[in-house]
This record gives sequence, structure tokens and C-alpha cells, in this order.
Amino acid sequence: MHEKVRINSADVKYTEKHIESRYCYHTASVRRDGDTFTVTPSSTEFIFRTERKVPRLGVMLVGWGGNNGTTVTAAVLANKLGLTWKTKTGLKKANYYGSLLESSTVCLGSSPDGEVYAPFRDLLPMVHPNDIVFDGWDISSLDLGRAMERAQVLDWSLQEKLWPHMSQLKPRPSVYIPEFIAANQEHRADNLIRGSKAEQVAQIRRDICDFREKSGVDKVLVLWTANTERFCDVIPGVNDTAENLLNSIQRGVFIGGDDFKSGQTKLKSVLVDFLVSTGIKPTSIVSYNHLGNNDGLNLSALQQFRSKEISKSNVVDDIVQSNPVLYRPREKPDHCVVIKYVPYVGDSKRAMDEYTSEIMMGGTNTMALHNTCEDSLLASPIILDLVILTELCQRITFCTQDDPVFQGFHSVLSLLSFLCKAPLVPQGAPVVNAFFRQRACIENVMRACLGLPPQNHMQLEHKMTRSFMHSEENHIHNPILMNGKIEHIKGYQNILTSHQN
Ligand SMILES: NC(=O)c1ccc[n+]([C@@H]2O[C@H](COP(=O)([O-])OP(=O)(O)OC[C@H]3O[C@@H](n4cnc5c(N)ncnc54)[C@H](O)[C@@H]3O)[C@@H](O)[C@H]2O)c1
Ligand SMILES: O=P([O-])([O-])O[C@@H]1[C@@H](O)[C@H](O)[C@@H](O)[C@H](O)[C@@H]1O
Repeated sequence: MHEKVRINSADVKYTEKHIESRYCYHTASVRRDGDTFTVTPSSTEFIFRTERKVPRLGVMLVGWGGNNGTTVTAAVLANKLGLTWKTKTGLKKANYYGSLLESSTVCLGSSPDGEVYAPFRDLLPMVHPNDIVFDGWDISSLDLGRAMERAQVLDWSLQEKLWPHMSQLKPRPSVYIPEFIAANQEHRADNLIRGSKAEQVAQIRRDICDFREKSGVDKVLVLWTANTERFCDVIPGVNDTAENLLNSIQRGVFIGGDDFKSGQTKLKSVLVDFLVSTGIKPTSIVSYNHLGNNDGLNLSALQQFRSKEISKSNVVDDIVQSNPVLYRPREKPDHCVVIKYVPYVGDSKRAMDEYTSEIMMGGTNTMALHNTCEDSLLASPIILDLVILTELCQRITFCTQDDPVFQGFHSVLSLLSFLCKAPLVPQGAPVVNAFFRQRACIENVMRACLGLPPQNHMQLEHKMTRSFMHSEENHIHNPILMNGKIEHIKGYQNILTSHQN
């Protein structure tokens, strides 16, 4: 495995099997006495190990024949085949825009020519989306070519090029429990596993084994992109399948959260974070949207809407609670979520938001936003990030000086919070929805695997009268070695500095 970013440090070791890093994790505990906070910093020595061998990854989608399932499969095929297609606005080329790992960058450090940025995907060995093998289930029997046409997401000229490939893909029959999704979905349910719950679960497990054997993949991840189901609590001892799920979780299967955080809700986790972090007090948030795809049809039923309303509504809680200057305990902004089904607009979701906030001296600030996009083209890159990040986390283990036995991440993988509207976290852990905190968490965990300190954006070297960075004798020689020479590649400068021994 040849990594594009290599760390030249005594704290990082590249063995045949692992990237091994020594990392000092700094945190602080706080004691409150009245209005006095006593802060006690602490640090823990970690050793991180990341397996360098990237497996052949199979992804089985529940709801494979839906707008998201067909779109993400088509997008990977189009990228893998290097497809371009003509549209009325010119030639389009397949890409992975909207994927944090594929199309977003991190700052590695600075060079004589300035700061150096590299894509997340280059930080650690990870699955390339082009190499993912898809399979899955759907209660609808349509092959993926016809399902892609039904979805009305991708340009027809692209669909025509993909048709020979997509029409070969057929969703496996699935489990259909009518009361879990809207009654208006019954017309699609012609591809079902019959029998008792136990027999249905047994068939699903046979499907997974069958896919793994026939595709030759090393690992299989299962991801839900079927319809939003009615809200249901997990009640110990009642959800008997939860017991199997808990057993498989004990074996290290990761779960991450509900509902892809794709558009209106993602923007909300940015905007409210921005407002509250600058000391402005959002007091009313109204999120309206309408869409005309099958998801919108399913959400036109009350129980399914309620489920979505819950996942769309809790995204501001942690941000609001983080600022007792603005909000009294348990005080929250008014928050209203409206979703309407309008068939004509199809997958082109229209989102309209109004944010009203209190500003200084009794002032009021109101922002109105309008956002139109193909909903599935926002969700598809999130599906890729979910499976690629989950697979990467399965290859990361760590130990501490006090607990030297290597362990993996908790099976509730809260690192995935960035990608979910309603993240799951381990019992007792804080739920974080704030966009930039979530993104920084992913970046800094990856930096820890490379023995790099958290990104702090301080740039002290540029804020001093006499900077240590400019006087040779003070400069710490710890350059980041990247391949071989300095090049300017496609808009981002890729410092590949030859390393002087
Ligand atoms: N931008 C987005 O599209 C977006 C964003 C966030 C969340 N979501 C959520 O993602 C999910 C999928 O969205 P979509 O636009 O692809 O919806 P969709 O209705 O087009 O696709 C869902 C698919 O699931 C199938 N299905 C339903 N129950 C099933 C079962 N028990 N087993 C197997 N298949 C089943 C349906 O037949 C359908 O093909 C929805 O829950 C939606 O709320 C979508
Ligand atoms: O854009 P976002 O809020 O992240 O999420 C979307 C909702 O706005 C939309 O109403 C719903 O139909 C989609 O499934 C998705 O959940």
C-alpha cells in the first residue's frame, strides 16, 4: 500500500501491516463551584494502529431500488467507467462532489509556498468508491435500470449509457411489514420474502453469505436506504430481533445513526452553530420543504412524517445547550418542520427556511433561505462516506498507557454523527450535531492515526513579532514527506518536497 501522505516523525512507524502512531490526547475535567469553574487539564498517551491493507468492500443496500440506492450505484458506475454525457448546459463528467472523503480537503501544514491541503481520502488507506461492489434488497422487483428511470434523478443521456450495466442488477426480495411504512407503498411490494420473522431473518443472512461468496468481496456492510419507517422505541425484551442485533454488535458490527444529514438539516446544523457561536440567539426556526419523489409520498403519511420530523428537529439541541449566556436551562428556539408531497417536482426538493434571531439591544434578525436540488444527489455521497468511514474505522485499533490491550471503536460509531440527522452515541456520551465540531472530530481522529496534533488553526507563527518559523536555528525539522517534488496540481498545491537527509 503506497500512501500519498507520509508522516516523517519519530512518533509514526510504517510496518508491513500497520501505520502505528504515538499520540498524546489532551482533554480537561471541570468542577463547578457556584459561578466558578475549576479546569484541570489531563493528557493520555495513545498508540493508534491502522491496518494498511484496504479490503474489497461489498455494500448491501436495503431499499436498493429507490432513488438513493439507484443513484449511488449509478454514480459509482459512472465514475468507474469515466463517463461523460451531454446536457443542454454542456458536457458533464462523473464526480463525487458532496462526499467529505472524496471532495473535501484538510490542511497538512505549511510549506515555503504556503499552506498545503490534501483530500481526506489521502490521509489514511481507505476504500475508493469506484471499487465498491453493490447488492441489496428491495420490496419492488424492478431491475436497477428501470428503477433508475423511475427515480428521474439522472440525466437521460447518462441513464442511456448506464442502462446496459444497471439493468443487470436486480434487488433481492425483502421483508415487508406494511404497518412500518406508508400504505401508499403497497403498490411497490411485489418482491417479498415470505414466512415467519425467523425464516425471513434466516433468508436475509443467507443473502449476505451468498453475496459475499459470489462477489469475492472481503467485507460486507449493510446500509438502510429504504423508506422512513414509523418511529419505534427499542424496548428491552420486546424487540426480540434486537437481541440478535445486540449479539452481532458484541461481535463488532458498527451502527451509527438515523437518516442521512443531506441538505436542509445539514445547513441548519451549520447556521445555528454559526449564530449561537457568534452570540446571536435564534428564537424561531421554520423549515418547510416539498418534494415529489417516492420518499415524499411515503412521508405524506402521518406516522412516517412524525418519524422524519423527530430526526429533523433534534439537530439544534446540543448547540443551544452549549450557550447558557443566550438560553436559560431547557429554553429552546421555536422549531417547526413541514414536509409536503408535490408529485410534479419529483426528486427536485424545494426547501424554504426562515431563521429569526434576537440581536443586540432588542434587535431582530430574520434570514430566509431557498434551496432547490435533486435530493438523492445530496444523499448518495453521504451513503459512500458512511460505508467508507465505517470500513476504515473497522481497521483502526488503539491502546493507552493504562490499558495496553488494543481495542476498536465502540460499536455505536459516533464518528458517523457528521453524516446523520439523528446520530447514535454510546450510553452516557454527549450527542453532537454541530457541523464543524463533527467534521473536526473526523479530521482529528485521522490526524491522531498519523501522530499529528489536532488542527488548531492558531497559526501562531504568523501572529508573532519574531516568529520561530523564520529563524533557521529554531525551526524544528519535521517536514511532511510527500513523494518527491513540488508540483501545482489542478488547483491545489501538492507539496511533494524532496527530503534532505
Ligand atoms: N436526499 C435524500 O434523498 C434523503 C436525504 C435524507 C434521508 N433520506 C431517506 O433515505 C431513504 C431513501 O430515500 P429515497 O429517496 O431513496 O426513497 P425511495 O422511496 O426512492 O426509496 C426507498 C426504497 O426502499 C424500498 N423499501 C421500502 N421498504 C423496504 C424494505 N422493508 N426492504 C427493502 N426495500 C424497501 C422501496 O421500495 C424503495 O424502492 C428514505 O428513508 C429517506 O427519508 C433521503
Ligand atoms: O434535507 P434534509 O433535511 O437533510 O433531509 C431531507 C428532508 O428535507 C426531506 O423532507 C426528506 O424528504 C428527505 O428524505 C430528507 O430527509
